[in-house]
Amino acid sequence: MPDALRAATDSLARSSDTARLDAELLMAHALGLSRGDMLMRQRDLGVPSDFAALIARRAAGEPVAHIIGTRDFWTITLAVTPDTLIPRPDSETLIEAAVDYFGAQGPQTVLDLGTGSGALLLAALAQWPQARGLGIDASAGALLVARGNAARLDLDARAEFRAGDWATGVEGVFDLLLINPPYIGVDEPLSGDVLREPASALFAGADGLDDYRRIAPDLPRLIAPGGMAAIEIGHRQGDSVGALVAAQGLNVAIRCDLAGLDRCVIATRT
Ligand SMILES: C[S@@+](CC[C@H](N)C(=O)[O-])C[C@H]1O[C@@H](n2cnc3c(N)ncnc32)[C@H](O)[C@@H]1O
Repeated sequence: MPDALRAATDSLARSSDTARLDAELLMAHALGLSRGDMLMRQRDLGVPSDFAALIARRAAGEPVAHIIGTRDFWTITLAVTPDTLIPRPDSETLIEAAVDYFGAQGPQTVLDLGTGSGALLLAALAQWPQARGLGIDASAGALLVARGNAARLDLDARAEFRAGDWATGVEGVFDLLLINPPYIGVDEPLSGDVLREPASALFAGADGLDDYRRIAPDLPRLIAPGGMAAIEIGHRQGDSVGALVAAQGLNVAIRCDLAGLDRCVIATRT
């Protein structure tokens, strides 16, 4: 089996930046094991018959998360489909920011705008057992996936998912807002897995800022006193999104991801 993993890694290296990890995840999936168990037992295990077919799908450009149907995010595992963005490690920056801000006590109420698979809301509810939350998305397909994830994670009693256009019609205030809107400019060149993801989760006008412009005016009425909003940004958007949010009379700070790139605008009330 180590030889099969090596050969699969070599064949994926031409098309994937994460060839070794891809091969390991697909091998673990074919064996019905966690990646950790597969790696520990690899010398004793045979190569499953469908492994080559899985590697061929990956080599043809299908994302690993679509092949195996799941993606790990923060402390949870989420189902994902072509209707949802595949949750990114970069987006965990928003949860880290909330953990730093609220500590163990956590928020009571959470609003996730553009919830997709439910990744951000469900990660927050898994983190803080007393919290309840609302996830909004314009995509009916994504909402189906999010509701399924909430049920599988046994978080559905505390999570509501609703179809909507950003915060239109959302009433009340929330301790924590988690917002990861589309932020890619329509002419930006893209390659790799992202080409298999829904355009409605990715693109936001010529400069990638259209959805921030729509969301920002609602922030002051949605953030509870003492609360905060964590808004994901592209790494060159800190100044422009920060200015949009500051123009609403909110305090603004920028938080970086693990690569040291601007990744999140933090908004709090003055
Ligand atoms: C970048 S994805 C984020 C998904 C998820 N929150 C995550 O971090 O993995 C953006 C999401 O916003 C949703 N969206 C796009 N336009 C929207 C709108 N006008 N109102 C609500 N959601 C919208 C998309 O369907 C997509 O699920």
